[in-house]
Amino acid sequence: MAADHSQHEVDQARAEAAVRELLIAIGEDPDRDGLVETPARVARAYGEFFAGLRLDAADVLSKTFEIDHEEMILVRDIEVYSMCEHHLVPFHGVAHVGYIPAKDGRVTGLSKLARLVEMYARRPQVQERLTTQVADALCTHVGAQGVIVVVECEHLCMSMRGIRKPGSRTITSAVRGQLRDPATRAEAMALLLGGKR
Ligand SMILES: Nc1nc2c(ncn2[C@@H]2O[C@H](COP(=O)(O)OP(=O)(O)OP(=O)(O)O)[C@@H](O)[C@H]2O)c(=O)[nH]1
Ligand SMILES: [Zn+2]
Repeated sequence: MAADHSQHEVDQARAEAAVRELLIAIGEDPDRDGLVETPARVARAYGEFFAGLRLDAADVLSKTFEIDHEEMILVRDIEVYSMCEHHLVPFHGVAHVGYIPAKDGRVTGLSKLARLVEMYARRPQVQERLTTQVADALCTHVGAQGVIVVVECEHLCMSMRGIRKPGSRTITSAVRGQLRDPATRAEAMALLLGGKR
């Protein structure tokens, strides 16, 4: 069963105790000078890395504006820092988010697209889920008639350990509604890649 994180702040004391145990497990001395404050620092950092567990898409997207725009809106190169849920090491890169507003022409603020990416990135994640969650939230909470989300990241679990292939990038996409139409999708991809390649 999925944990309910909605009311749950990071348990600092528990996180600190766990980090102390990890340091002992790797053969370190958690009481040596340089490490004395490390459990508390890591616990605070984890609070930041996973702050998205305590946020909700409905809140991020609660405000819309009536600007009567029914064409595509696309924000490109939103920086992504997330944590792979398999190894708890980072994956990072960029997200591109585009949508066609609801029929009534109401739009969300541009920054909210980046906030949405940030909210889902700051959770234990896999890149595929991050991508689909952003797309689905825009359909559900903004009533978008079409959505395209492309995420391109390097996973440190593939770079600094395991298969050790630094520089390899994983690209995932989620396409919804009118953007499934080949012509509209091609227009979105052209805007999205915007002369970069
Ligand atoms: N689909 C998907 N896989 C991911 C993501 N992040 C990491 N992984 C993969 O998760 C898999 C976990 O595989 P396991 O065999 O259980 O773990 P492992 O022995 O540490 O695997 P290796 O990384 O191959 O050494 C690895 O293939 C990772 O590359 C992601 O965002 N999406
Ligand atoms: Zn991983």
